[in-house]
Amino acid sequence: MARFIELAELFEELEKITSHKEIVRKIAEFFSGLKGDEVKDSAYLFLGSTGPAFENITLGIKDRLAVRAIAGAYGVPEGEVEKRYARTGDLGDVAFELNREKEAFLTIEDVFQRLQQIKEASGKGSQEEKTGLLSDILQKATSEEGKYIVRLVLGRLRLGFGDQFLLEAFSIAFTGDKKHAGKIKESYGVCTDIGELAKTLAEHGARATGFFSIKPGRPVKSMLSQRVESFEELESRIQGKKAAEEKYDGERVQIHKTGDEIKAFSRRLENITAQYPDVIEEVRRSVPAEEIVIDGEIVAYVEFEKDCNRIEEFYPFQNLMQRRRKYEIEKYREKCPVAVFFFDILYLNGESLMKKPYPERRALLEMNVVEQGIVHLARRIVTENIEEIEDFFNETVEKGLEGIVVKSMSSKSVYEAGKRSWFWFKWKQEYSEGMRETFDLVVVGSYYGRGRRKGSFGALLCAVLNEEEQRFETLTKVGTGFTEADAEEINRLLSAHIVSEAPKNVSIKKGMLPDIFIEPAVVIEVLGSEITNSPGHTAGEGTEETGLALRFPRFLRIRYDKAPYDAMTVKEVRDLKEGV
Ligand SMILES: Nc1ncnc2c1ncn2[C@@H]1O[C@H](COP(=O)(O)OP(=O)(O)OP(=O)(O)O)[C@@H](O)[C@H]1O
Repeated sequence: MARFIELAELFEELEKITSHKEIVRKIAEFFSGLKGDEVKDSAYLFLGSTGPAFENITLGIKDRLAVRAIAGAYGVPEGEVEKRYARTGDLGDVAFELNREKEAFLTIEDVFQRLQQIKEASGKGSQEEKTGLLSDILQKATSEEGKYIVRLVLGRLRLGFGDQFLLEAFSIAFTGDKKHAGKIKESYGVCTDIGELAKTLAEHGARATGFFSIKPGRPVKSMLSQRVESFEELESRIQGKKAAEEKYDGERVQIHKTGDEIKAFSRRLENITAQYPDVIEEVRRSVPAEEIVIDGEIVAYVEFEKDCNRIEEFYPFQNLMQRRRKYEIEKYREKCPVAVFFFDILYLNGESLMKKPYPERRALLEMNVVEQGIVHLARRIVTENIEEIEDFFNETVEKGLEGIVVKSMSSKSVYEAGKRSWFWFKWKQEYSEGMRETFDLVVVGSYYGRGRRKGSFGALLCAVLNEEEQRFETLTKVGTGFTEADAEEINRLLSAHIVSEAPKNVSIKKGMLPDIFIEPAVVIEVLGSEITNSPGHTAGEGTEETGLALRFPRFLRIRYDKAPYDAMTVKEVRDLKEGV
């Protein structure tokens, strides 16, 4: 049985290492020594979690309870813990300081099970129970162990790397060769439970990459689209017959139905069932299949009759974000009515449909979804004629939609989970009008505001993802376009991610250092006009190339639906600059 101290010491070591290769090698070495459930549990722990993203993984311990637990464990007043917390800014470090020397004996299983117990304590008296459970394990833990137990409990492990490093390490640990990393990453698109993925790979080696299949209750990563610059390009990308579908600007949703149970998952794989009771009720009426997984978009939408005409109105994405709440769901259900437009089917009664071509999937979708109430199918035309697609696009934009998604009808057009696929192309109004580009960027720092903006941020330092290095590199400073409400919401979101120095996976030039460092967590959409070379930023910087910078950026909206690793990549910025 592996001891937890080995994991804690490795975490400590990894915090100091910056080399991608070295981090992966160390993780691989660790996983090769694990057996049975330890593999699964450690995979979650490395991502600072106790289970897959699509399950409820919050432990329900905030700072206040952790302070109480630490004080109880080490027999000091809560005021003392708070004083030290104010100085170090990290309750894990406080636990480390207050602990006394002891022998390490906890196993990974001991700690994992205790975290589960903390998570599961619910109802009356659960706060005391959670505090007691944490306090008790801290008493048994060594200083290093205590530090990481506290960080794990608070969801602040912050090792400075994401799941991609772990997948690369699995390739070395479980198949003996890094060459299977690509296949493992593909498998992760289908089996999004990292623990289950790790365990299966540990048991079966490289062969396991052929084992994974979609199953109801476990969301797959969404298939994404490429963009085209012109209708001519569209013609060359998809020859012959193609389908043009309306592109709805809302929240991506994957609905999983097994018997009476219906769950909705977001593009980030979070369970969003509770936010959309209206969608769930309508799906129950309109989708009779026993077991089914369908993919679509929820939009803020109303439909009504006027002078015997059916009028439909689509509202901007921002309206829909009012539905992102834990409380007052019924009130906002009235305030912000929605509809769902389904465009794909991935699973039906025991059979995965992901390898079937799109025309077959669409036919099955039509057979299994009854359009009624707020349940719709994505409207589309199927044609070989590019002028017809142009007309369809114009009608779509006229209706207030942002554009179309053109889909291949070829026999190879499978559902590619987690990929920006060459079977789907988006064409938006803003491209056709030569409007400026939009960029989804990760906030990595903020600068103090002055004058009217005093007390808030003056500008945000934003970065793109360097995919090879899995590192965030700065591209621009965004200081305009924020309403007061935007600024307030951004301050609220960022406050949970303030760190004392630049995280290891963020690269910032000395002259660009922000007043406050933010760990990569919040993605914003920014309108920008020109990409230039700039020695001030690190995006795409190499030994021979200067960094890239985005000029005249303007904030558009928060991308709640995107995780930092879904942000725009350096390559995408470079392609835009070079007009590829
Ligand atoms: N008919 C449709 N078919 C496929 N995707 C659609 C459709 N209508 C709306 N969408 C949405 O459009 C997105 C496709 O755009 P893309 O994959 O580039 O995502 P993105 O990076 O979020 O870009 P965007 O900012 O354009 O939404 C899908 O993720 C989906 O949520």
